[in-house]
Amino acid sequence: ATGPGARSGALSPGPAPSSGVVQKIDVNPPKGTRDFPPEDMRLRNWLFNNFREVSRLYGFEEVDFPVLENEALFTRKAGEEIKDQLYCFEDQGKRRVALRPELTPSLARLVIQKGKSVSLPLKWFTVGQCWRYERMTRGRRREHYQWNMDIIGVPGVMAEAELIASIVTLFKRIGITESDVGFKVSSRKVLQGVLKCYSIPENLFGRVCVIIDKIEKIPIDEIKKELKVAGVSEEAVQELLQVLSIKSLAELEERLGSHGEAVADLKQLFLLAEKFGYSKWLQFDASVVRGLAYYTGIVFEGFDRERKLRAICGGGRYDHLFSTFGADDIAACGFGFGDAVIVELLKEKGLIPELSLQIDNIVCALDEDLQAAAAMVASLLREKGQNVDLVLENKPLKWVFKRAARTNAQRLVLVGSSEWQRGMVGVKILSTGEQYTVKLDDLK
Ligand SMILES: Nc1ccc(Br)nc1
Repeated sequence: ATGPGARSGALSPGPAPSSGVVQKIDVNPPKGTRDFPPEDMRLRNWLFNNFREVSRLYGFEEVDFPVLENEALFTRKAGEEIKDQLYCFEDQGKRRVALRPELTPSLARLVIQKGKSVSLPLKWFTVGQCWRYERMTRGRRREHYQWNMDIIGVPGVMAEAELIASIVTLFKRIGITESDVGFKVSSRKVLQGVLKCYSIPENLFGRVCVIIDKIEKIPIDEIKKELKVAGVSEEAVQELLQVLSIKSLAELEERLGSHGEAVADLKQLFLLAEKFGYSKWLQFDASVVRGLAYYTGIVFEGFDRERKLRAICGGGRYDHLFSTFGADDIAACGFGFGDAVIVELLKEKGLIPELSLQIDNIVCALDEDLQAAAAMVASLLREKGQNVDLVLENKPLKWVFKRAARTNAQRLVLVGSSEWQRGMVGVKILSTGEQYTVKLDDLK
């Protein structure tokens, strides 16, 4: 199946039009999306295997959901960017569906679906691709993979402390230290207190937080204007901005008193961080609100201390998400950790690991009629758990040696007729050049 100019074996896009000339397909992936050729896939697998190993260490169970969800899962009315950029469409059954922009709503849906058949607390994790339809003017990606860990059914901040501990464990595993990265921590209960004080209706809470999350991204006058449009009085806006500039937990306690939930939660979290041994990673930062409407309590984000990159990860408590889906509320918290910013950080720090292809054996028949014999040798080695790159065509030895060098093969197993007659094969250790013949039964 070859079209003009295509490599033999390359897929041609279909039957040639009457002109006989085949239009070459665009071989790039859709705008804003990535392919993962072998080298990139090895790095991705290395990162995701670390995500999974940390999740296992923390006793979390892996779950998964469809990348395509009912659009209604994400149509929150809080002015979130995630909603504006929803990759949604009407399918052939006239259903409104969307490529998920995040994983938490799917997780909440599954928890509700499971209902009483699961016992709390649930500790679930997943690694999944998330999508946004970003106007390409900004040339940003339209997909990324996120590692999510969620604890469902634990109201106390031990849950948030455990989640942050798991991220610290991940960072340490990949060579990132507290001098590279920190966590900004705050609580939305700080803002909630202000809004209550100015009798701003509860249903505006998510929307106000989403606006305030943009405080470092758009001019302050725009923030004030959006808050005003949302129905927040000038006075309340002033007080909100004041509170967001509080520089320490001590100052917060001074301002709000030590009996409010926000101060109590944050003090408890910093105490637990001390006990977990990662307090050097944390700092209180009243300006952290995160951009998702459903957070209700502690919120946190991982940032690079050189301030060159966007947030590495982020999360928080979301105690009322379930009721927005018509179910009884369950206390919950979780985080998302993307696969892109962390790789940028690892590159910055020179921490991208060397991940070469590991081939134990290249098995090669020295002439055409020994192909089946070579296949037998390959199977024998594979049954012993060794991987084999079996030469599948009649190739000159020069070609085999070149491939062995490129694939970093450990040894060459050569099936030649005279040796094969005596039930033996030739072996060449490529690192030392040592070569010998060995009985097939003794090949290990
Ligand atoms: N939510 C979301 C989805 C996809 C990308 Br890229 N970034 C954020």
